[in-house]
Amino acid sequence: MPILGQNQYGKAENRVVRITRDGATHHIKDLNVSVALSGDMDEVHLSGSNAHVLPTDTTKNTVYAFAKEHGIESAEQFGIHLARHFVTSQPAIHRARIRIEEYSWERIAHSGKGAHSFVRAGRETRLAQITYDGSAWEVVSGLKDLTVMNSTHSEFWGYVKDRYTTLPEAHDRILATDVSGRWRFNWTDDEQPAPAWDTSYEQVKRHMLEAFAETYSLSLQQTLYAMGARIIDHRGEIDEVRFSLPNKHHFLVDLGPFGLENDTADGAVYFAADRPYGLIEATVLRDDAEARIPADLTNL
Ligand SMILES: O=c1[nH]c(=O)c2[nH]c(=O)[nH]c2[nH]1
Repeated sequence: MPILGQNQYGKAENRVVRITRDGATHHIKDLNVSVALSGDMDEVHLSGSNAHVLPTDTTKNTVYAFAKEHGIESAEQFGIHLARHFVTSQPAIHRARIRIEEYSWERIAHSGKGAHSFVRAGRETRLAQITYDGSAWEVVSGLKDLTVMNSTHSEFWGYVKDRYTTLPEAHDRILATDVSGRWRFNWTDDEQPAPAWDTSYEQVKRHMLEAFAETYSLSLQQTLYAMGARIIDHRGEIDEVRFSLPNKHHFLVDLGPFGLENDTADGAVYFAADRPYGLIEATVLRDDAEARIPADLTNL
């Protein structure tokens, strides 16, 4: 008989919005929460008995009920609360993985009739993945779609040249990317105090942006390492960082046919290509830490 391999189930992409009121000033939490549970689930696959199955519909209801009853302090804290609930309340469920995307909203009006108008902040999406097996926690936070650009202080030269190489060496180029990053906390144990999730997120983002801005770049690979190393050096709660950085190429347009010189001096005109793009990916680890974030971040 064929063997049943790894399996998990739950409700994916529960969109939950919670509004808190502070007098006339409102606050929004806007999450996309995916639940994946695993445990003693052989029978439902093999014989069709649902005796161990907490319906995915119930996992959806739990997300909404927890948002109401317990609030959403941070994505990580909310995920921890849910994961603990599924693993400790259901004997057949041994592992819970909660993935959360968080969308941010900016206030339009601070005064007047009430601060209840918002515009979706078009910057990055915040990410969190919480995994619990009844004894150890793994929390990986992250972000995606954080678009950044350096308009100079980027070069790329001295690379291998073979018979197919046509790329001209660049001593002054644009460096642009959409940052997708994940970082793993070394907090695993309920007995230890959990990190301050929101502060940690803001500080990690600050360090990665400062490293991007301040690194005089000889390659996107070098910039990536500098971003990860800055986080590891400054944030003791984090042991591992992984980035996936598309190199959003900007090519100087050849305007020679029109009698126009176009170099990187003032007024340079570029073609912003959307594809293909170089894709630079790497993990930066604390000394002795284990690499646990998957190589392909689309799998996280
Ligand atoms: O920063 C870069 N790294 C590369 O590996 C590479 N390859 C390439 O064609 N352009 C670039 N830029």
